[in-house]
Amino acid sequence: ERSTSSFRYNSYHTLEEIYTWMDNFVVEHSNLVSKFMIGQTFEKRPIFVLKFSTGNRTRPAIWIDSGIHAREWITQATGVWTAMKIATDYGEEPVLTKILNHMDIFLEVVTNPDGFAYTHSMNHLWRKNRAINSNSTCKGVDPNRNWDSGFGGVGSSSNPCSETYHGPFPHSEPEVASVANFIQKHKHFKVLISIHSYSQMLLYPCGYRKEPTPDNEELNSLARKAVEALSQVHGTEYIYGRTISTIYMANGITIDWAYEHDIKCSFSFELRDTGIYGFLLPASQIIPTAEETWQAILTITKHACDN
Ligand SMILES: O=C(O)[C@H](Cc1ccccc1)CC(O)(O)C[N+](=O)[O-]
Ligand SMILES: [Zn+2]
Repeated sequence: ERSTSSFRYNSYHTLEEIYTWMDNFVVEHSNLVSKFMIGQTFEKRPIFVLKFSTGNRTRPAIWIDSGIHAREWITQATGVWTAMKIATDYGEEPVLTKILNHMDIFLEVVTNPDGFAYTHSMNHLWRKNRAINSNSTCKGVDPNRNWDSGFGGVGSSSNPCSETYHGPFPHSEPEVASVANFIQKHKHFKVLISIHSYSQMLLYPCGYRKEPTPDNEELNSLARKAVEALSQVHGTEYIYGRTISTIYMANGITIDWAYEHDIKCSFSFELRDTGIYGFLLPASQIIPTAEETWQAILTITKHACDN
């Protein structure tokens, strides 16, 4: 493939197809987008991040990751469409243009490459990474339980065979450590959005403590505005709130770590649907899901840019 023009955004793709698309996409939008490697996975695959920037020095930044859980295919597909949308709309759409004139956007489309490759080759419903766990025949650590935030309590498992195995210690997994190190080195992230599926929810801290954060009012009203903007597009209904009281108790999760590292606007999406198809969401819903999600993302990033 030499160009993104033949890439079907309304289809699911393999890791190789997405990585090829990424290279063509960067070439076609080289004035706005660059690609760099933030690390390697357990199986030594490269971990890539797309950077959208109109400036030439460090600016306040927005982080978006999709595909931390391998089987949540609608999220990597939404990440690809979102990248194309940003490149298409910059200079045309006023809200995005203002954001990109003041902030950088970092987008990690495939956050768990080993697991994603495994969902295509062996088991569509694989969730974790593909780490070999010592003294167990079970593989994989849950990258959304491995972060250094409330690590290892109720809301994750110490059993390597569990879907929510937290790993031997915080940031033990390269897929997590690469992102954590990058964000800590950059120091200027204002927004973090970590995209999951499914349930149609917009979640914000905390997952491992029942006490609301000091920013609860602001995050709650921003979440309300974001899900309202989302539902305007295709009528999709989301619920929203603190992770612990909206979905369940979870520790070692991305958005709690981000919030505790001064990224106030940290949210997790649970995309479509509510269980009819679940992780096997038909490809016909990729673009509608991405379009509505984008309106919520714009709402969140606009708020951060204006405050
Ligand atoms: O358990 C998870 O990590 C997510 C729920 C979630 C998502 C973000 C932050 C805390 C919890 C649920 C899911 O997206 O992984 C779907 N699932 O349970 O497979
Ligand atoms: Zn998930």
